[in-house]
Amino acid sequence: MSEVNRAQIEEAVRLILEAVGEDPNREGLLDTPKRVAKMYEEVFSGLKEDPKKHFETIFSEDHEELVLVKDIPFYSMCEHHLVPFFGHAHVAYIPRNGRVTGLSKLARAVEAVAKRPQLQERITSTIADSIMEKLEPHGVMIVVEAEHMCMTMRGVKKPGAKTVTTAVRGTLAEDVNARSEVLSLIKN
Ligand SMILES: Nc1nc2c(ncn2[C@@H]2O[C@H](COP(=O)(O)OP(=O)(O)OP(=O)(O)O)[C@@H](O)[C@H]2O)c(=O)[nH]1
Ligand SMILES: [Zn+2]
Repeated sequence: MSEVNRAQIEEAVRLILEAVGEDPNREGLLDTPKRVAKMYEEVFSGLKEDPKKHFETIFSEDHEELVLVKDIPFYSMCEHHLVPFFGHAHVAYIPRNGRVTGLSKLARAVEAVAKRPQLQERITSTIADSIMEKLEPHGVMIVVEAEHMCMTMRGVKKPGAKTVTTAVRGTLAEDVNARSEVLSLIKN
Protein backbone atom coordinates (compact mmCIF):
# COMPACT_ATOMS: atom_id res chain seq x y z
CA MET A 1 0.00 0.00 0.00
CA SER A 2 1.55 3.29 -1.10
CA GLU A 3 1.02 6.05 1.46
CA VAL A 4 1.98 8.98 -0.77
CA ASN A 5 1.37 9.80 -4.41
CA ARG A 6 4.76 8.65 -5.66
CA ALA A 7 4.09 9.50 -9.32
CA GLN A 8 3.27 13.08 -8.37
CA ILE A 9 6.44 13.41 -6.28
CA GLU A 10 8.52 11.96 -9.13
CA GLU A 11 7.08 14.49 -11.55
CA ALA A 12 7.73 17.33 -9.09
CA VAL A 13 11.34 16.24 -8.56
CA ARG A 14 11.91 16.11 -12.31
CA LEU A 15 10.55 19.67 -12.55
CA ILE A 16 12.81 20.87 -9.73
CA LEU A 17 15.86 19.29 -11.34
CA GLU A 18 15.00 21.04 -14.61
CA ALA A 19 14.30 24.32 -12.83
CA VAL A 20 17.71 24.38 -11.15
CA GLY A 21 19.36 23.80 -14.54
CA GLU A 22 19.99 20.07 -14.31
CA ASP A 23 19.18 17.48 -16.95
CA PRO A 24 16.82 14.95 -15.33
CA ASN A 25 17.57 12.57 -18.20
CA ARG A 26 21.29 12.29 -17.56
CA GLU A 27 22.27 8.87 -16.34
CA GLY A 28 23.05 9.74 -12.72
CA LEU A 29 19.69 11.43 -12.23
CA LEU A 30 17.43 8.96 -14.05
CA ASP A 31 16.33 7.13 -10.88
CA THR A 32 16.52 10.16 -8.59
CA PRO A 33 12.81 11.11 -8.76
CA LYS A 34 11.90 7.54 -7.83
CA ARG A 35 14.39 7.50 -4.95
CA VAL A 36 13.18 10.83 -3.63
CA ALA A 37 9.53 9.68 -3.76
CA LYS A 38 10.46 6.58 -1.79
CA MET A 39 12.39 8.67 0.70
CA TYR A 40 9.49 11.11 1.22
CA GLU A 41 7.17 8.18 1.79
CA GLU A 42 9.49 7.09 4.59
CA VAL A 43 10.29 10.46 6.18
CA PHE A 44 6.65 11.59 6.10
CA SER A 45 5.18 8.27 7.18
CA GLY A 46 4.05 9.82 10.47
CA LEU A 47 1.34 11.75 8.58
CA LYS A 48 -0.82 8.65 8.52
CA GLU A 49 -0.29 7.91 12.21
CA ASP A 50 -2.05 9.27 15.25
CA PRO A 51 0.60 9.38 18.00
CA LYS A 52 -2.14 8.80 20.58
CA LYS A 53 -2.79 5.32 19.24
CA HIS A 54 0.48 4.17 20.81
CA PHE A 55 -0.90 4.89 24.25
CA GLU A 56 -3.65 2.29 23.91
CA THR A 57 -1.16 -0.08 25.58
CA ILE A 58 -1.74 0.54 29.25
CA PHE A 59 -0.50 -1.62 32.10
CA SER A 60 -2.16 -1.45 35.42
CA GLU A 61 0.84 -0.78 37.66
CA ASP A 62 0.78 1.03 40.94
CA HIS A 63 3.65 3.44 40.22
CA GLU A 64 2.82 7.09 40.76
CA GLU A 65 6.44 8.27 40.48
CA LEU A 66 8.46 9.69 37.65
CA VAL A 67 9.06 7.70 34.47
CA LEU A 68 11.63 9.19 32.09
CA VAL A 69 12.75 7.86 28.71
CA LYS A 70 15.60 10.09 27.64
CA ASP A 71 17.87 10.51 24.62
CA ILE A 72 15.30 9.25 22.11
CA PRO A 73 16.90 10.12 18.76
CA PHE A 74 14.63 11.56 16.07
CA TYR A 75 14.83 12.98 12.56
CA SER A 76 12.23 15.39 11.28
CA MET A 77 11.74 17.78 8.36
CA CYS A 78 11.47 21.52 8.88
CA GLU A 79 8.16 22.57 7.36
CA HIS A 80 9.57 25.90 6.17
CA HIS A 81 12.46 24.57 4.09
CA LEU A 82 11.88 20.81 3.87
CA VAL A 83 15.38 20.11 5.16
CA PRO A 84 16.07 17.91 8.17
CA PHE A 85 16.26 18.86 11.79
CA PHE A 86 17.30 16.19 14.22
CA GLY A 87 18.27 15.56 17.79
CA HIS A 88 16.91 13.95 20.91
CA ALA A 89 13.61 13.93 22.74
CA HIS A 90 13.27 13.30 26.47
CA VAL A 91 9.84 12.16 27.62
CA ALA A 92 8.87 12.23 31.32
CA TYR A 93 5.52 11.61 32.98
CA ILE A 94 4.13 10.78 36.39
CA PRO A 95 1.46 8.07 36.02
CA ARG A 96 -1.86 8.30 37.82
CA ASN A 97 -4.41 5.63 38.71
CA GLY A 98 -2.05 2.87 37.64
CA ARG A 99 -2.12 4.02 34.00
CA VAL A 100 1.43 3.13 32.88
CA THR A 101 2.25 2.72 29.18
CA GLY A 102 4.92 0.61 27.49
CA LEU A 103 8.28 2.41 27.41
CA SER A 104 8.73 1.83 23.69
CA LYS A 105 5.37 3.50 23.08
CA LEU A 106 6.84 6.81 24.22
CA ALA A 107 9.55 6.49 21.57
CA ARG A 108 6.97 5.35 18.98
CA ALA A 109 4.92 8.47 19.62
CA VAL A 110 8.03 10.64 19.11
CA GLU A 111 8.64 8.86 15.80
CA ALA A 112 5.04 9.35 14.62
CA VAL A 113 5.09 13.05 15.42
CA ALA A 114 8.58 13.67 13.98
CA LYS A 115 7.99 12.01 10.61
CA ARG A 116 6.00 14.89 9.12
CA PRO A 117 6.71 18.41 7.93
CA GLN A 118 7.17 19.91 11.38
CA LEU A 119 8.14 22.64 13.78
CA GLN A 120 10.14 21.68 16.84
CA GLU A 121 7.65 23.42 19.13
CA ARG A 122 4.77 21.40 17.68
CA ILE A 123 6.64 18.10 18.11
CA THR A 124 7.17 19.00 21.75
CA SER A 125 3.61 20.04 22.57
CA THR A 126 1.92 17.29 20.53
CA ILE A 127 3.75 14.59 22.49
CA ALA A 128 2.87 16.26 25.80
CA ASP A 129 -0.81 16.68 24.89
CA SER A 130 -1.12 13.11 23.55
CA ILE A 131 0.21 11.69 26.82
CA MET A 132 -2.04 13.95 28.90
CA GLU A 133 -5.10 12.92 26.91
CA LYS A 134 -4.56 9.17 26.80
CA LEU A 135 -2.77 8.37 30.07
CA GLU A 136 -4.31 11.10 32.24
CA PRO A 137 -1.10 11.30 34.30
CA HIS A 138 -0.32 13.66 37.18
CA GLY A 139 2.10 15.48 34.92
CA VAL A 140 4.19 15.41 31.76
CA MET A 141 7.43 17.06 30.74
CA ILE A 142 8.89 16.88 27.25
CA VAL A 143 12.29 18.31 26.35
CA VAL A 144 13.46 18.31 22.74
CA GLU A 145 16.97 19.32 21.63
CA ALA A 146 17.69 19.63 17.94
CA GLU A 147 19.94 21.04 15.28
CA HIS A 148 18.21 22.53 12.25
CA MET A 149 19.91 22.07 8.89
CA CYS A 150 18.11 25.20 7.67
CA MET A 151 20.24 27.14 10.18
CA THR A 152 23.40 25.14 9.44
CA MET A 153 23.86 24.59 5.73
CA ARG A 154 22.08 27.73 4.49
CA GLY A 155 20.62 31.04 5.61
CA VAL A 156 22.15 32.19 8.88
CA LYS A 157 24.74 29.33 8.74
CA LYS A 158 25.31 28.62 12.41
CA PRO A 159 26.41 24.98 12.67
CA GLY A 160 26.32 23.66 16.20
CA ALA A 161 23.50 25.98 17.34
CA LYS A 162 21.01 23.86 19.26
CA THR A 163 17.35 24.63 19.88
CA VAL A 164 15.81 23.37 23.11
CA THR A 165 12.04 23.32 23.56
CA THR A 166 9.97 22.14 26.49
CA ALA A 167 6.32 21.35 27.12
CA VAL A 168 5.20 20.87 30.71
CA ARG A 169 1.72 19.88 31.84
CA GLY A 170 -0.10 19.04 35.06
CA THR A 171 1.73 18.92 38.39
CA LEU A 172 5.13 19.19 36.68
CA ALA A 173 4.07 22.62 35.43
CA GLU A 174 3.38 23.76 38.99
CA ASP A 175 6.25 22.10 40.85
CA VAL A 176 9.62 23.76 40.23
CA ASN A 177 11.51 21.10 42.22
CA ALA A 178 9.99 18.24 40.23
CA ARG A 179 10.88 20.03 37.00
CA SER A 180 14.48 20.48 38.20
CA GLU A 181 14.64 16.78 39.06
CA VAL A 182 13.60 15.86 35.52
CA LEU A 183 16.16 18.26 34.05
CA SER A 184 18.96 16.90 36.22
CA LEU A 185 18.05 13.31 35.29
CA ILE A 186 18.13 14.29 31.62
CA LYS A 187 21.58 15.88 32.02
CA ASN A 188 23.19 12.99 33.91
N1 LIG B 1 9.93 28.44 15.54
C1 LIG B 1 10.52 27.62 14.65
N2 LIG B 1 11.14 28.16 13.60
C2 LIG B 1 11.74 27.32 12.75
C3 LIG B 1 11.76 25.94 12.90
N3 LIG B 1 12.45 25.40 11.86
C4 LIG B 1 12.86 26.45 11.12
N4 LIG B 1 12.43 27.61 11.64
C5 LIG B 1 12.62 29.01 11.23
O1 LIG B 1 11.65 29.38 10.30
C6 LIG B 1 12.01 30.68 9.87
C7 LIG B 1 11.49 30.95 8.48
O2 LIG B 1 11.79 32.28 8.24
P1 LIG B 1 11.49 33.03 6.85
O3 LIG B 1 12.00 34.44 6.98
O4 LIG B 1 10.07 32.81 6.46
O5 LIG B 1 12.37 32.19 5.84
P2 LIG B 1 13.91 32.43 5.38
O6 LIG B 1 14.00 33.67 4.57
O7 LIG B 1 14.33 31.17 4.67
O8 LIG B 1 14.65 32.62 6.76
P3 LIG B 1 16.17 32.37 7.18
O9 LIG B 1 16.28 30.95 7.66
O10 LIG B 1 16.42 33.35 8.28
O11 LIG B 1 17.04 32.61 5.96
C8 LIG B 1 13.52 30.76 10.05
O12 LIG B 1 13.77 31.72 11.07
C9 LIG B 1 13.90 29.35 10.54
O13 LIG B 1 14.99 29.37 11.46
C10 LIG B 1 11.10 25.40 14.03
O14 LIG B 1 11.04 24.18 14.26
N5 LIG B 1 10.50 26.27 14.88
ZN1 LIG C 1 13.83 25.40 8.13
